[in-house]
Amino acid sequence: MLFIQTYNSIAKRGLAVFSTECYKLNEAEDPDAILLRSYSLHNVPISPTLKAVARAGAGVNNIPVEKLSELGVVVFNTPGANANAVKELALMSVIATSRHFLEAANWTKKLVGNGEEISPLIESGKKQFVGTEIQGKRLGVIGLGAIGGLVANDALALGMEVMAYDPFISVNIAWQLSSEVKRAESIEEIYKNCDYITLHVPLTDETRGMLNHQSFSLMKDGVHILNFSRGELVLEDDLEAALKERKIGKYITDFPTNRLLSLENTVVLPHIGASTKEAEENCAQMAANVLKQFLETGNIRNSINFPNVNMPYTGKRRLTITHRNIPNMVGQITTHLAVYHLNIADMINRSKGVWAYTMIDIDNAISDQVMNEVIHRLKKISGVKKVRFL
Ligand SMILES: NC(=O)c1ccc[n+]([C@@H]2O[C@H](COP(=O)([O-])OP(=O)(O)OC[C@H]3O[C@@H](n4cnc5c(N)ncnc54)[C@H](O)[C@@H]3O)[C@@H](O)[C@H]2O)c1
Ligand SMILES: O=C(O)CC[C@@H](O)C(=O)O
Repeated sequence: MLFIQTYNSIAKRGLAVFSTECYKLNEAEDPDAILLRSYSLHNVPISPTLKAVARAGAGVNNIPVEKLSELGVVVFNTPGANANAVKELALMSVIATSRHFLEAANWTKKLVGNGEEISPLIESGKKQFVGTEIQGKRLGVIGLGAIGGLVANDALALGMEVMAYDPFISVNIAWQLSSEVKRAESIEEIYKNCDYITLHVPLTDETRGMLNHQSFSLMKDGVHILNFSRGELVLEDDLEAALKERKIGKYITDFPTNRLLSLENTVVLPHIGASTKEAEENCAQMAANVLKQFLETGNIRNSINFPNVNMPYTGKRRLTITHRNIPNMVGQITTHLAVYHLNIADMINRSKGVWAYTMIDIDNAISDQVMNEVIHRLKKISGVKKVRFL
């Protein structure tokens, strides 16, 4: 029996992946795996039974990835599964804020009760909502991943000029990107030249506070900034000052804070970038599937801390080991197997940064006692984190 702990509201289609007698959801204090969305795991005690965490979504700043890696716990996310939802909301916001959509709709509602007068009232009042068209304006996309790539391509289709900055762009996204997207050599090029700037980078130690007084000072007057990534990418003190002096025309974000809610020229949404039926189902299903595959076969797909590994599962006894990426690990592991005359049928060893993963299929029948002894020995190897027999 495997125990899965879920946090947040996970779409039924994802939970259904675990609807077999091998799994129990939310019934154990010491789960084998966690499936979550934005819930913060930073202060949650980690049980020694925990083998994997799957984030139904893209951002993993709510997960203590380093701490989990040290414990040999594999962390997954769902690349691209909610990208279309965020793209649609971001592009909608570019148009909506340029046309004073919210203000105009709210003003019109207040005309209720004016009967025949409504028509003349709107014709005289609409001059306060004269907007700008986005066609021909320049959008700066910072971060050309799953979301940024879609935003860039579709903004072109809406008639915008697009300039983008991503020093770590993946080959996959580069292939999908229109050749009309202008490559910015530096982030300052985006700041200086764009009418709209949209952030699509993860929150990391490097990106935290990336928009601040210095970056605002380089921007065009009245620039619209969209932040559907994470609130902490923007320094709030500096943002408030830039909004007050009208340096920033509009700040549109999915990450409310008390201060932002009271500031003029902000549009603050309740973290709904990924809140579509389609995105919620995609994320939940993808996260649940990678978790199930890992728990049952040891194969890893879409992990952010351990390498992708795929070895056909034949049902033979399989040994999986998460460990540090250091020399002679495979040699040490196989030496211990040889003590018990265990014959290796197949084997894979891959690394990702400082972490590595080894899977070994064993030909022999193995008793529980031998399995326990092997696990005990392997865990004593310096750098070995978690050992499982499947
Ligand atoms: N509002 C929401 O509900 C919602 C939904 C999905 C994602 N997000 C946020 O959006 C972020 C991006 O999502 P994604 O699916 O596009 O992720 P992604 O991993 O596909 O793309 C992120 C991109 O940012 C780039 N990048 C990293 N550091 C950079 C830097 N300093 N400068 C420029 N580019 C940099 C990476 O190279 C990558 O291409 C997530 O990390 C998450 O925080 C929010
Ligand atoms: O789960 C959500 O609704 C938000 C997810 C989003 O922030 C993400 O990083 O993918």
